[in-house]
Amino acid sequence: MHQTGAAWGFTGSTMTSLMFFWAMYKQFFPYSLQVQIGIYVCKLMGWASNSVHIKFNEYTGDGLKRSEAYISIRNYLSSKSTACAKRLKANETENSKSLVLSLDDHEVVEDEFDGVKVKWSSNVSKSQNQSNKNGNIGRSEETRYFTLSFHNRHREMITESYLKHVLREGKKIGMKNRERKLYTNSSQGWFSWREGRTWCSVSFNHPATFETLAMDPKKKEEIKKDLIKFGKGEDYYKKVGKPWKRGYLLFGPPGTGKSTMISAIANFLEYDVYDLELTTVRDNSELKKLLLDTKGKSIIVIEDIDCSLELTGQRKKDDEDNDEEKKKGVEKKEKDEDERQSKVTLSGLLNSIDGLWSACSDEKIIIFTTNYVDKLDPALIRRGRMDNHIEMSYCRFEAFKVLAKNYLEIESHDLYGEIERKLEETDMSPADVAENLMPKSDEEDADICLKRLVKSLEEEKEKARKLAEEEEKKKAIRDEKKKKKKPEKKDEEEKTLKP
Ligand SMILES: Nc1ncnc2c1ncn2[C@@H]1O[C@H](COP(=O)(O)OP(=O)(O)OP(=O)(O)O)[C@@H](O)[C@H]1O
Ligand SMILES: [Mg+2]
Repeated sequence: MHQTGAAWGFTGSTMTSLMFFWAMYKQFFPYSLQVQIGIYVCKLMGWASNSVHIKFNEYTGDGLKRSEAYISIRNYLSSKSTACAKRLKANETENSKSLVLSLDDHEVVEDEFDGVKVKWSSNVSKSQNQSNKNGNIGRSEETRYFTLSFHNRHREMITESYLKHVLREGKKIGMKNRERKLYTNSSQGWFSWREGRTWCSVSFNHPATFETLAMDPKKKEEIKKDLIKFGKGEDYYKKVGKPWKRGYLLFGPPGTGKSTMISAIANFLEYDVYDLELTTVRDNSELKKLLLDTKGKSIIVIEDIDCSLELTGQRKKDDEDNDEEKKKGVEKKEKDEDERQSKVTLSGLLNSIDGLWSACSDEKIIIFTTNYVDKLDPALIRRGRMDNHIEMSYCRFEAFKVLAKNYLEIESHDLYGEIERKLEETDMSPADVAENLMPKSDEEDADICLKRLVKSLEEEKEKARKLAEEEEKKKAIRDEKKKKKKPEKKDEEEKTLKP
């Protein structure tokens, strides 16, 4: 030790004194004070050097709103500091699905970007407040901020590229950590509408994934590829001058997995879901407001779009009834006002979607589902609005194999051959197949469930055969009636032609 000290030009007694002061300093000053002293020493050294410091406050200028930049930096530094910082802070943040670890107060972490080293420090300063919001006089308030320090020669690169990188990455981490939400407008009453509230939300925890979704594997892969391309498409959409949006139309008979597919897409892309219940939307302008009040990285869903638009027709009928009541002199002022505003038209829907498309650049997917694709107005589902049309069909063998794996944890069975044949002959929805495959008690094994499915398929086939027979009979009767009518008509025509 003496030798090392001598090499630096210290005498033995100087070294001993320094060590003594260091020991006293460590013993008598609490850790936070040591850090503060360290920061001031660094500041003093910084004045003498070429360091640049940028401060990022936790709250924006008016002190009321949390700074987005601060949150993004905190997220970014959490990814750096969990690996190297000694002191971390665990935050139970609102809207976050798990604990968020971040740099503790007075900690410093280094980062490197394009070969340039920078330092981040997490600071807190205390100010004595005369009186705060709760009326507590003289209570101190803490103000947190991050300081970024770097050499002056990198000023341009840091301010132009590095900071953008930090904010972008931090935002991404924040999105990944957030608790995903299912928003709905359906439970809203007149009062919440008056108050200007649009969406209510609950956490979104649907377990569906593409792995558990039963459908043709090729089709599934195509959809996944399409979604991946969309999710990574920010630059592409900018380049071609299109808003970063995509429309999907899911159509098919009941129970074929349209709603399940929406949850699988949301889980795959880690998006929020906005379930838009058109029947509770009062008018076109409210619809527009709802759509514009959606955040990025989300799916806007309108289920059973054909029924929603039919219901608008029903409402019109209600209005007409109300008019008659008015004529009779019945006073229902409030109800009438309510009813008058309950109109969403097809053109209103089209305008709102187009408005959404052109309003902002956030990534959004809009999905319509329907059981009757032929009923929909072509304008609603044309490419550009609904870019990808996906048919969800009855359960065939490939889809069955996925369900058998999900529900019974088997990949083959002696009955598979028979089931494959029967599924080709009979139209059964994946929901019905799944119901047959689900064990109803602990005693039921794969064998029992598969036999139940075979029986159910046979019954379904018999039902379909009888239905076809009845249809055939009805058709024969109709044809017979037509034949009988035709000669009568002919006779009449002949009579009129005769002079
Ligand atoms: N393709 C599928 N893969 C996996 N499970 C499915 C599939 N289709 C249906 N199911 C099962 O059946 C249930 C009903 O399916 P889902 O609600 O997705 O059907 P849908 O097509 O939306 O029906 P509807 O047209 O009546 O709204 C789901 O909860 C799921 O368990
Ligand atoms: Mg559905």
